[in-house]
Amino acid sequence: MLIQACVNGAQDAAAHRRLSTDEHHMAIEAARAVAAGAAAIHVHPKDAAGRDSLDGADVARWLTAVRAACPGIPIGVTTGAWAAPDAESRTAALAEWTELPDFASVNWHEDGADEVAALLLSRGVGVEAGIWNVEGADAWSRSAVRGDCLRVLVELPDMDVAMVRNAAEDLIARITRIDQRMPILLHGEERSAWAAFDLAVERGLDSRIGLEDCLALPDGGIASGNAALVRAAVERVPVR
Ligand SMILES: C[C@H](N)CC(=O)CC(=O)O
Repeated sequence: MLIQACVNGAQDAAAHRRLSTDEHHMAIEAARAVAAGAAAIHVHPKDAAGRDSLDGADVARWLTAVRAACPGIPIGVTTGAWAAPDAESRTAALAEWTELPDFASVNWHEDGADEVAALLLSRGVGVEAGIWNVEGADAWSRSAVRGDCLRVLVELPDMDVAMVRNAAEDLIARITRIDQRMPILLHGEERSAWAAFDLAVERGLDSRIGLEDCLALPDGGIASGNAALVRAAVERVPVR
């Protein structure tokens, strides 16, 4: 089972003392997560104002820092539309990237997802298809580049724990009907994070955890940082 650490996300850096808009600080967090058992990193590069950024210089700065701290570990970044809302500006930014991530997530319900993914693939960057909802699954099912994706991310929003299984199973069934061989990484957010992680373990899927998705450990206490979240995740995977 792949455990990916999502070390910062679009979270406000004030939300936790281990979150920062500084790439060197987050690179240390990434290295700690790897030492705790994470085998891949998902990171959101930031601009000088601390906002998620797709700008080539910001992406290069962050990738260089995280790679130096985590040698040999695949590093992925976001392409979320909140960083560059129109599809043209997003593809224009990606075309200028000089330092390339190993993979990038593409949210398939967003305008221009096909174009963003095709550009990434043409540059040798792996594509994680972010499926948040039925609309995203339907759009991905029609995509010409669907079969070239590295994996699908089934991404549950914050929701009551009791709703997690049905919501996840519905999206997983849709993805599997479209392509039964596509690897799936299931994860949640806030209240759904640990329930989604446990369901991923049960289903033999990949998953992720980190300060992007939740600040709290399974017992509800605030985690000391990304490494503590990853350690808790590793402990929930039965040794086979
Ligand atoms: C739902 C996730 N917080 C969004 C995410 O992790 C994917 C991305 O960066 O585009």
